[in-house]
Amino acid sequence: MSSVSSETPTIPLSEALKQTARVTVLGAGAWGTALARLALTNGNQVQIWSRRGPVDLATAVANADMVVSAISMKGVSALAGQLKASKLSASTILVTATKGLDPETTRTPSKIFQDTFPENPIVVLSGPNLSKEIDGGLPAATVVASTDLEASARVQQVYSSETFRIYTSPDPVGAELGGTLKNVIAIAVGVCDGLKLGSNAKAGLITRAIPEMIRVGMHMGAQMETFYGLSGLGDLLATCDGSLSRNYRVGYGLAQGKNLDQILAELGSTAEGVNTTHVLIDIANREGIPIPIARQVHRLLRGVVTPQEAVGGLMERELKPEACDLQAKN
Ligand SMILES: NC(=O)C1=CN([C@@H]2O[C@H](COP(=O)(O)OP(=O)(O)OC[C@H]3O[C@@H](n4cnc5c(N)ncnc54)[C@H](O)[C@@H]3O)[C@@H](O)[C@H]2O)C=CC1
Ligand SMILES: O=C(CO)COP(=O)(O)O
Repeated sequence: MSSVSSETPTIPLSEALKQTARVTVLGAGAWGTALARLALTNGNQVQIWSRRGPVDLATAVANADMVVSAISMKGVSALAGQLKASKLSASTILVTATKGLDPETTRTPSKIFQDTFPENPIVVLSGPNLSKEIDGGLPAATVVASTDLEASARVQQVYSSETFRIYTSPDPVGAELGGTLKNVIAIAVGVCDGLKLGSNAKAGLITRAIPEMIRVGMHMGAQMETFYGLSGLGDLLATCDGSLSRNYRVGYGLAQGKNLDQILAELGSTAEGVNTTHVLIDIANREGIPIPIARQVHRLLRGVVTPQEAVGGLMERELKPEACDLQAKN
């Protein structure tokens, strides 16, 4: 387990507030707009690019010290290709804030950026960050994770403020997967609340989700302890808390008997957990990873079971000890 030592660099917030950068945010949706506003409030020079906006991508990123990608998963792979064509400087830090998995390749966004830009520092930003609360100026904490410690420290300094507290981590895969996998669990918890199954059931579901997330994470190269931090447990708690989460609302709607297309149309914005569930099942089938909660969410999303049958499917499995092998195979 990596721990904070006396060697870990720290910096007073007042010093961090003096550090500014030229930041380009890609994506003008809920999260991109919130991240652009946070950077602007800190005195950075900020540009926001959107695929339907007036500025072309190459111009938007030309002089950026930092490019922050906050678009939906479905656009990440194509965007990385477009960025490559825009001849990004090798010193530009690429920050990814998307929480999803690529349906074609099962890669995470940071892996896509790393494969496309092997020379650039890649940083994952992930944590319990419901954009509506951040837009309302409420305090929040998050994680910036990278194997390039200098780059994550730079992002920490540029984004930290009195209302946005940022921790660094050396585990980008773990930070990214925490934020991604919790969306699947948020759908399950939305179902649990929609069916009014009570606090015991909800606590049981959230707690049992943690070893499930860790099993997937460890197969994909993440560190176990990251899942007990802000980007894992922290984001799980925020997203499973209620209606500010779109993924939770998907589950809640399904429990009320609405169909998925209707729910997604009503949401009008991205609920990544739906796509993530499908990709996760592909990964689990390929690697033999037991993911019982995600499997029931998958069956429910495909209309193979009713919400009540999904609950039964979880409760009626074979009996086992609580502490089970986190690297178990099916
Ligand atoms: N809203 C939130 O509270 C948070 C969202 N996230 C994550 O951030 C990502 C974006 O979420 P939101 O901004 O909330 O969604 P949104 O639905 O509000 O916006 C999505 C954005 O992605 C852009 N986009 C979609 N496909 C694209 C493509 N092919 N090329 C370029 N741009 C494309 C859209 O134009 C839009 O600007 C998701 O992965 C989400 O899980 C992460 C933390 C908090
Ligand atoms: O990731 C989020 C909060 O950290 C946003 O959750 P939803 O995408 O479910 O709204």
